[in-house]
Amino acid sequence: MLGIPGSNSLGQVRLDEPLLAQVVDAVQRGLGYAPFDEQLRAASALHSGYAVEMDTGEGKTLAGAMAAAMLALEGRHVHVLSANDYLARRDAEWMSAMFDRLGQRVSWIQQSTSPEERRSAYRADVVYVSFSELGYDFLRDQHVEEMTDRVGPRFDVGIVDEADAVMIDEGMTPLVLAGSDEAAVESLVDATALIAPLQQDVHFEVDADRATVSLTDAGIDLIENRAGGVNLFDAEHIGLLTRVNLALHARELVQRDVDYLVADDGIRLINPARGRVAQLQRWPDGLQAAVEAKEALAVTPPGIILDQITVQDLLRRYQLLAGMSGTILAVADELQEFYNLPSGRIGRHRPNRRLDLPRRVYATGPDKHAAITDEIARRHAAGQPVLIGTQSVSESEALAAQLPAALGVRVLNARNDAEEAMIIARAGEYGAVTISTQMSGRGTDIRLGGADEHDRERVVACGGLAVIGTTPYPSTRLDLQLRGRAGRQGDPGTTLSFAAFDDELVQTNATEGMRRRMARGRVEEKARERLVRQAQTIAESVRLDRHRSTWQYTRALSRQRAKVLRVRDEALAEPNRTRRLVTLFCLDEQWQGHLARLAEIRDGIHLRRLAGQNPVDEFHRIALREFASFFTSVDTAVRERLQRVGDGSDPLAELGLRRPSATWTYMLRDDPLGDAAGRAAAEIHRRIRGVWDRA
Ligand SMILES: Nc1ncnc2c1ncn2[C@@H]1O[C@H](COP(=O)(O)OP(=O)(O)OP(=O)(O)O)[C@@H](O)[C@H]1O
Repeated sequence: MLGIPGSNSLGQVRLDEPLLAQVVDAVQRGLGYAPFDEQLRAASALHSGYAVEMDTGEGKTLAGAMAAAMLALEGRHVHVLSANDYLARRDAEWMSAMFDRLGQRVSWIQQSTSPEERRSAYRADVVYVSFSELGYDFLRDQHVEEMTDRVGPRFDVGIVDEADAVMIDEGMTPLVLAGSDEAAVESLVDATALIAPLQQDVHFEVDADRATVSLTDAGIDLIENRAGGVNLFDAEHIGLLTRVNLALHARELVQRDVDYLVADDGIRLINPARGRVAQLQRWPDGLQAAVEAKEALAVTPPGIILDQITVQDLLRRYQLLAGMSGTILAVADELQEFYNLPSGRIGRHRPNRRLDLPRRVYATGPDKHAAITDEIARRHAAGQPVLIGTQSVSESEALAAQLPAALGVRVLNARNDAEEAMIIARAGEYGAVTISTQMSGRGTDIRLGGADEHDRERVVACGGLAVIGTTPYPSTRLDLQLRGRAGRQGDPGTTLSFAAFDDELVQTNATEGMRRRMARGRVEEKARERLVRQAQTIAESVRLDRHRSTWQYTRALSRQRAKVLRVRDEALAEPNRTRRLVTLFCLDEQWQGHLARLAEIRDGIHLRRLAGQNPVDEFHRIALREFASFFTSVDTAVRERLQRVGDGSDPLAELGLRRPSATWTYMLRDDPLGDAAGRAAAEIHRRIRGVWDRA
């Protein structure tokens, strides 16, 4: 039994001595060192299906690999879900020395891995793959026309690295598989030109949460005049109204270098939870095109959603789920609620020598920035390496521009995982100043005195790494993750964090009462910290509320998908090719239509609240009703089409049907269009702030 003081529930976990002994032997022979006791406990807890909290640098990579090896010895098939492609490959290669000794095959998958290589990789005993690659493989597998085209990930055991980021921060962002529909190409360039003279607070208003933008009467008049005296609300101009709204949303609410980068003549989305470029992803339809038009780039055709799946839905397919991260306990309740995953903490191998200084809260941004630059310069002058965590790429770049060139500042700009890993690995060098967003370069060890620790003594004498958080993150857990980069494995280190009343987090989440106190000025130090903490707590409740509601909405869909997939699998096994292709086409077509209808219904559903109905119940009722005739409609379409088709080699072409010419994938933002769902979210926000004000 594991007797871990202060741990959550890990006391229940058994150490399977004979199994561990085999793996420990393979570690020693393969890697040349012995696992620490803490790693044995962590591996055992993962093997038993726990989410395990272990501080940064305590050796989670090895603990996860040992758990995978134990499970593979028992005949299980394991996926280790890495935070990104770079880490998937690095960890698989690093740990292969251990797996080899056990006669186990380990593989990894990256975005560039071909379908044949994926098929082979998924047959290994242990597969290292990022969550999104796995999700897209699953989605693409549901759309093949031949059984042999599947790459076939098997959902037996999933061990999730950075579990809180994947399961909680991204837990409500569905992965989407989309196809382009050339027929629907519609330029947003005109709408972008039409809105050029529009001014905020005269022609349009942006709400306090910056979730929605809406035209005023004056704005509508101006657009109607510029469009040649049309009525925007006539049925024939409703498309123009939509495009105008999209163009305005793209201009006012979607920010370059915060939400996206422009690179290689295209838009690269920044994943909001990670502050990183999201590969091969785009915003839903119109918004992508609107942002492209705003940046005067070539506008790509909008797409249709072929399928989508949430993180929860996908992870719940595993027979056994486990996870690890430096920050788990703060989300223990959510992991239990959404994933049935119990959590616990494993203590440090060596005592913590890190010094966490209290947060410094300033009345204004400029005061805060002056204090931050002073602090960086002072510590740099003393030779102490400094790592600064910002909110966004643009903040990183702005801060770097303010600092004297002599500091030799290195900026991680969310463009490339491998490059970032190289930069961050050097963040512990004597006098280094490194600026990064919160998630950038995570998973890479910061050793004092450089990657090879050649200068360790000198850096230890300066107090080790100093980590500075420039702005509070939307949860204390994210602040903790940043701090965790200092003081690894008993190293000395210091963390400092800053905030200002005009920080976006504080402004967005402040209640009326808080605003009044801040406006009065002269708030004493303790009270300032309380205000920031309160804003963070409110942001956390809002996120939890949204997570819960997203989960409730997607449940109906996930049950329906399971039914459709069963039928699709049967159709895929059909030997008669014409019947198979037509049936698959009709099933997929019906499913896409169903998804689109439900999305529309969901967008409007919050209005039911006004009619005194519970929107989630109402949504489920409608979803069931819409689905009732699903298979009958498919049957009818199949029968009708089979009657019309001959026995040529390409039945779909004969019927004038075409599968999407290209597919791509993206993660759906929570409320990307500031649409009805966004307004509903804003409502939740207001409600929660109200509760706080009354409390
Ligand atoms: N048992 C061990 N003996 C010696 N060194 C070890 C042991 N286990 C891990 N290490 C070393 O500790 C370092 C940190 O390991 P690792 O990167 O797995 O930490 P981590 O917990 O994943 O950190 P992060 O939270 O940054 O991802 C690595 O350089 C690794 O080689």
